[in-house]
Amino acid sequence: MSEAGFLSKIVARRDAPARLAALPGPVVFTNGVFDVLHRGHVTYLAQARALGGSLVVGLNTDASARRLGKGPDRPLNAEHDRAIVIAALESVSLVTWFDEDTPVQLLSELRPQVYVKGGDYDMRTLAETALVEGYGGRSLAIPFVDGYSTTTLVQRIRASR
Ligand SMILES: Nc1ncnc2c1ncn2[C@@H]1O[C@H](COP(=O)(O)OP(=O)(O)OP(=O)(O)O)[C@@H](O)[C@H]1O
Ligand SMILES: O=P(O)(O)O[C@@H]1O[C@H]([C@H](O)CO)[C@@H](O)[C@H](O)[C@@H]1O
Repeated sequence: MSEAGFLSKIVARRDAPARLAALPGPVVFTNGVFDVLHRGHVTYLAQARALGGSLVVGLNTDASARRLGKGPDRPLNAEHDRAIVIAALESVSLVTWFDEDTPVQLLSELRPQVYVKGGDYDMRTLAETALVEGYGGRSLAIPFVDGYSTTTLVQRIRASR
């Protein structure tokens, strides 16, 4: 796909419901920061996409990501740059952002059939799960790929300088 092709997967939040409605179902949704992409991310996104007909990714805005406390200089990549990298993946159908601390409000606007996170989350404890199961959707975790995280990658790069 040309750059112009994958850039069209990136949509403003207000336009996301209409774009999602045109995607093949069932629609799978996940969210996160995806600051520095790694093998764990791409494996997880491919498995998430395989659960349905389309995969929508909700990215934390920079302001939202900063509030997660991953580090004083995180995110290293700005929200538009993170969106472009995610949109370039074959597994991903649509990318948008959310500015809140959690994607719960965005999920209530999009109402995907399936909600997923990586195996570092206990899905039973998430407000996202309560919301999605409340309207008849499914919520599940994708197995964690051990040894891959942005934080450890950044630490290794810094230690090697
Ligand atoms: N190694 C991995 N295997 C499977 N899923 C993963 C892995 N790392 C992250 N994920 C999933 O990818 C999504 C985005 O995660 P996130 O951006 O927090 O990655 P991360 O590498 O853990 O970053 P950080 O170290 O900055 O917290 C989350 O849903 C998370 O569950
Ligand atoms: O990239 P992360 O840190 O895995 O993404 C976070 O996921 C949280 C999760 O959905 C539990 O609520 C979310 O609240 C947070 O805003 C990040 O997207």
